[in-house]
Formats: sequence, structure tokens, C-alpha cells
Amino acid sequence: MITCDIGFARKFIKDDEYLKARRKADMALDQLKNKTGPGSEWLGWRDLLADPNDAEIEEISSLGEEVREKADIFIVCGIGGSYLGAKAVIEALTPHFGSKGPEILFAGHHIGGKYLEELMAYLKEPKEDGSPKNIYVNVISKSGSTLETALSFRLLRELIEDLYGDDASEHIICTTSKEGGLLNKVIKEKGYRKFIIPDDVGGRYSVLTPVGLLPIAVAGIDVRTLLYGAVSAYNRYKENTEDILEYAALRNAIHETGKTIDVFATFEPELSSFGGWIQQLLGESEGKEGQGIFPTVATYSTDLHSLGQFIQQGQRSLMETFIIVEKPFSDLEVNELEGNDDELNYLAGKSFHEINTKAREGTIEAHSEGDVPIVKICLSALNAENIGELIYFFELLTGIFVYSLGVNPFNQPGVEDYKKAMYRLLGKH
Ligand SMILES: O=P(O)(O)OC[C@H]1O[C@H](O)[C@H](O)[C@@H](O)[C@@H]1O
Repeated sequence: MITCDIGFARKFIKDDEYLKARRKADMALDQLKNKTGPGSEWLGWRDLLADPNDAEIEEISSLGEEVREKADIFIVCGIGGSYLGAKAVIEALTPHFGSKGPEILFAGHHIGGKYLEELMAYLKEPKEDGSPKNIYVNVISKSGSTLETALSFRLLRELIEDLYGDDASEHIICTTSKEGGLLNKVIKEKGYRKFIIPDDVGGRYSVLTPVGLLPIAVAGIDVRTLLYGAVSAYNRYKENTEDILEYAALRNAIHETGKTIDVFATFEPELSSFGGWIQQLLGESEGKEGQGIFPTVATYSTDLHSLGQFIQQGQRSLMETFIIVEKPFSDLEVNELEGNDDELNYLAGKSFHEINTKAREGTIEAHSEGDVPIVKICLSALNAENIGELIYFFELLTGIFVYSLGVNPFNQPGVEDYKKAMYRLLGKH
């Protein structure tokens, strides 16, 4: 269950400004529902929850299990929407240390030579018993031509062919558009296994398609529960969108006051990468035509010791959105220490969750007094169902908020500019 509380931020907005923004949010929701807004051909992320493809979920779950049993290493090769969702969900729902199943690694998300060279060396290293590692690669690219991903995939493909010869195609799974793109050409030539990204789902809205679901299944997470968490959110918000309309209206009114930064903050380190997913979802959707609130991510209390000073007293250009988990997922307690030489016995018997909660409440109080408008998004517990809900919550928020700015939430024309300049410098014809 997800709840949204805008109480700490509402006082920063005058009633008439809030009402104006609320009317815009209501109109934005109509545009989304009636498919009348710009980019309405990209609303497949809603349709896939209205009518879930159970056969595909089944196929993904069983392939996930198969790879989980066989693989030592599973590499997710993709960038932007083609890896951020999987990374976010896997980090949220699997243990920090000693996870069972294959080691999950990422590639294709940058062009760092040192990382890639070390990755290749690591993959080539035999296991302790001298046998080669069993490696699977999932290359994910909707366009099938993104440079970062294609370059890493070239390296990985060579390695897989060297290691497994005629069986190489067993170790490569591709996720891309139905047709078109260079990756589809390679798939045809080599006969690799393929999953399809629906044409009407943009990269940053694609975590609940095979893009995210296959890596998530390989990580041992129940993808059906995750997806159906999002389905139940879809059905709930179809009946009553009040929470999200309030949040979208508030964010819009805050945008109007000239705030330029939204810090997505969590006290749960498991959710740091979820912030990375939100960052792309909102950032690429709202940041155009000179508009938008720059989404950034902070993990507390770690970042209170680096960014905390700025947030408390720096330029008042910030709002903050806390992602909160209410139910503890660890019972770890502070022990009584004889002698109390570290003077921590006043915390003895308290759980780390209780202490973390007080740290969060104290931070919200202090930042709020420091004139930072704060929104609280609460998950009742950290589990696959709630993460599925949270995904749809933010997708819907993004659609409504960005439409209420009068902007197309589903394109990213500005991303092409760096690519054009880079390709020119690289001499691509
Ligand atoms: O999946 P791909 O086509 O390789 O795209 C990966 C990423 O590329 C670009 O950066 C786009 O701006 C992103 O929205 C997209 O997620």
C-alpha cells in the first residue's frame, strides 16, 4: 500500500495558486485517460496493466528460473530505461550481501574502458575448480542502436562466442522492438532468443515489460507479484486518483514559485537505485521547453553528512520528496555495553529501524523549518507488491504532472543533441 502526504509542503502554496494548479492536474488526467494529449501514442504502459499478458509473465518467470539455476553470472546490458528499472527493483528486493543465484552485473550503461576491461577479465577468469564461468547476457535496447549498449554488447558477444562456440546463442537473450534497429538484424543472423518491447511503451516507462521483468526474474523476485502490485494500483487509481492529483498540483504550484530542484530522499539504502529510476522517469519527461524541476537523489542519513548543510541553509531552490518504508524489515537492536565507553547505552534495546525513523522524523522537522517543502510517499512495507504499486504511482504522477506543465511527457528530443555532436566527433557517417 502506498500513501502520499503533501501536508508539510502545502503551507508554502497560497490557496488560489494551489487551486489553479489542481485544475491543471484535473485537465491533465483527462488528457491521459482520453488519449488526447501530445505523445498519446506512448500510453502502452497503462494498457499493459489494464490487460496483463499472463502468458508472457509465465514465460519470463520460467526462463528466469532456468537462468537462475544454470548461470554463475547474468549481465544486464542496457542504458537509461533499459536498465534503471531492473537495477532499482533488484536492489530494493534482494539481500545486500550473499544473494543466492547468479551474480547480476551491469554493462552497456557507459563507455568506461577501465570498467569494461576489468569486467571482461573477470568474466574470463575460471571458477575455483578451474571450470569456466557460466555467463548469460541480456542485451536490452528498444532502438537497438544505442552506442553505449552496442559497444559493450560487441565485447560481450565476442567473449560468449569464444567461451561457448556453437552454443553461444544459448547464452544471449535480446530484448528489443518488434522490428527495425541493428539489434534485430543481429538477432536474425545469429538466431538469438528475443523478447519484445511494445512500440507504445517508451524506455523509461518499460520496467514492467520484459525490459525489467526478465532481469528481475533472474534475481529471484516474483515478477507476477510485482506486476500485479502495479495492476492493483492501476485499478485503484482508475477509481480514485485524488492522491496523485494533489501531489501533481502541489509540484506544479511549487514549480510556479520558482523552485528548481526536487531531492528524492530515502533513509533506506535499498531504495537508492529506485531514486535513479525516478530521476530518469521525471527528468526526461518534464525537462523540456525550459521547464521542469530537476530531480536528484539523496540517501540519508549518509548524504546528510554531505548535502545536508546545503539542504538546510543553502539557496532556497529545493523541494524534497521522501520515500518512506513504514514496516521494519530488520529487527537488529543496539546491545547494552558494559562500561558504556562509547556512551551509546541510552539507545540500548532500541532497533536500528526505530533509530532510523527518529533520524528521518528529525530531518523532516529540521528541513521543513529550513523552508524546504516536503512530500512524503509511504510504503507500508518493502515487498514486490508495493514496489509494483510504487512504479505505477510514479509513472502516473509523471504523466499527469508533465501534462499539467503543457509538455509532452513521452519524448526526449534533447537527448539527441549530445549524440549528434558525439557522432560528428567520432566521424560516424
Ligand atoms: O533502449 P534504448 O533504445 O537503447 O535506449 C536507452 C535510452 O536511450 C536514450 O538515452 C533515451 O533518452 C532513453 O530514454 C533510453 O532509455
